[in-house]
Amino acid sequence: MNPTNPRIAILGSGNIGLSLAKGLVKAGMAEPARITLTRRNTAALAPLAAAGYATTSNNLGAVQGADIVVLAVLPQQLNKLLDEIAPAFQHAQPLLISVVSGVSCADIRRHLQQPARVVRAMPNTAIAIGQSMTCVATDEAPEEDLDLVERLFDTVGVSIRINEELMTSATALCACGIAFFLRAIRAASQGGTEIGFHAHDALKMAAQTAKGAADLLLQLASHPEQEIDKVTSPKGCTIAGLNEMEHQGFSSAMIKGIKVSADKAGKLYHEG
Ligand SMILES: NC(=O)C1=CN([C@@H]2O[C@H](COP(=O)(O)OP(=O)(O)OC[C@H]3O[C@@H](n4cnc5c(N)ncnc54)[C@H](OP(=O)(O)O)[C@@H]3O)[C@@H](O)[C@H]2O)C=CC1
Ligand SMILES: O=C(O)[C@@H]1CCC=N1
Repeated sequence: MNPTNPRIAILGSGNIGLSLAKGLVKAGMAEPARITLTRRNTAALAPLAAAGYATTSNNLGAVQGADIVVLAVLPQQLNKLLDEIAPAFQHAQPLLISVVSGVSCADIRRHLQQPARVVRAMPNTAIAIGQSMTCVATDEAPEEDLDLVERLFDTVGVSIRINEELMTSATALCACGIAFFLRAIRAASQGGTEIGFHAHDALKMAAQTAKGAADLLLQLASHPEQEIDKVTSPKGCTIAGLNEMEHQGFSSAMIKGIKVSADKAGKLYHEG
């Protein structure tokens, strides 16, 4: 494999598969021509083909030419896909990166009936703009594979290694988390409209405020409550609003939602 310019096959080019492809190209990690995108409905990939990506519905063919194979179908679609590509592993050992929620490295090897090198990665859709939080894990892939996957995802955001048993938790907190924070921003913008701003202004103001809040934590390595204390003037309007939100269950709703999400992520493969 050429480590600086590997041939990559993304099997299952839906929301996250395409976000990954675009992020890798944007980061200069791969040229479109080195990335093969697969899905059954290839007509939906026509704009990507026009942009220079290789597109096909032939998963086995895509794997046969690849150094790195990304599994990016739904958990319920994975076994059929693995059946299709299993023959390729009799002749070659491409690195398998699975972003599929709730499916372990061992599950994948068991279904392939091959001793494949499998690393799991849990990115989020911000990968398309190089801002993913990606968790990576494996059970028995060699250190150099894990290293390579980390370096790959570091080019499209921030990555951390975690124990594989925490991957469903990572799914809820980081992958689903994009939706949770987006809904929070949307709700803030709706509040903004109710107090006087046009919707497009309210959304821009809410999004930039959320970005500033996240950057306070990331850039200052600060704690949320430390930063909250700086905003809440005594007898002021921030503490009044914040306490009302807490009376209505704000933190509790987020915590409970994340727990339900993690529980569901763990059941997707086996329960469908
Ligand atoms: N969306 C997200 O933010 C994240 C998702 N994930 C995980 O990534 C996986 C994909 O999720 P998501 O992108 O949301 O789902 P999508 O439904 O958007 O993408 C799945 C894609 O797989 C294609 N597909 C299905 N079967 C096959 C097959 N046999 N061969 C080739 N392609 C196939 C589908 O297209 P077609 O029907 O045309 O074949 C579809 O485009 C899931 O396992 C999810 O848990 C992980 C992190 C974040
Ligand atoms: O909703 C889902 O099941 C997938 C997994 C993480 C993000 N999207």
